Amino acid sequence: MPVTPADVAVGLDHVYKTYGGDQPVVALDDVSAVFTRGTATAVTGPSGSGKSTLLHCAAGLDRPDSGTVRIGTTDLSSMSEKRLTELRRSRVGFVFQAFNLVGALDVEQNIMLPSRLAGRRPDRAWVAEVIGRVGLGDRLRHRPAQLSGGQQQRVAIARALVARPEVIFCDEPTGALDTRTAADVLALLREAVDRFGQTVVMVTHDPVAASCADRVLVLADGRIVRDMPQPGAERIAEHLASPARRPSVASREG
Ligand SMILES: Nc1ncnc2c1ncn2[C@@H]1O[C@H](COP(=O)(O)OP(=O)(O)OP(=O)(O)O)[C@@H](O)[C@H]1O
Repeated sequence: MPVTPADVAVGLDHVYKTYGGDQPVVALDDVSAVFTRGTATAVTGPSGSGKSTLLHCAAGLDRPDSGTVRIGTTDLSSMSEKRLTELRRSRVGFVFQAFNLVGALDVEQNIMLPSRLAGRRPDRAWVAEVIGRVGLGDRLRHRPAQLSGGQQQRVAIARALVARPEVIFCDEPTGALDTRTAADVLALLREAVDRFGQTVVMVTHDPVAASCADRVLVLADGRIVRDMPQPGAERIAEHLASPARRPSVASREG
């Protein structure tokens, strides 16, 4: 079925990004991709292939050198920093290890912050369910500095789920978690997609996490070299293990 503009949650069109210096590095080399509403996409590939750069450009945290990025029908290219900040606050959620929780606020206040800033009152039952599912019920009065890395990650996930933004961008969402908590977190992200029609874009090295997505994009040298609908974890692991077998142009697989 053709994708209509209304189906587009995030769209990248011919995006280039080079990091400067004497020997410039091309981090994104003509990347075009559409992330449709109500789907989860995993972006994977070897270290240095451009995954984080893609995520940062798609989320409006970084600007491409050329090409366009849209969230829904909003073109980010010409937006001022102020409007970009507003857009990120109101329409986008982040689960980034380096995306800071607010140190002066406790866990519950951090989780509720985006909704408060947007003037929304989230459904109490859903808040309680999210807090329970990420296993933070006994940590609500703790400050981020009193939590482990994995617990901080779970606060970030709860924060993104409670506010129900259109798009949730995740950078290694299961990276700091034990297997069981990782499975819970992936189930929650899946629910955000299936129950609430949110869109998830997640960068991950973990084939198991990637296999929970509807679609897996593989990057190599700043280009999308594979576009695979629902591959199993084994196939994803194969592609990660043998990037040398990649074709020169992206192939869409059925
Ligand atoms: N701020 C920067 N300055 C210079 N080069 C950068 C910068 N950020 C990224 N790069 C380079 O751009 C390329 C893509 O980096 P990026 O972080 O997007 O890759 P990645 O696939 O996310 O890697 P990893 O899996 O190791 O996190 C790499 O060669 C990296 O060294």
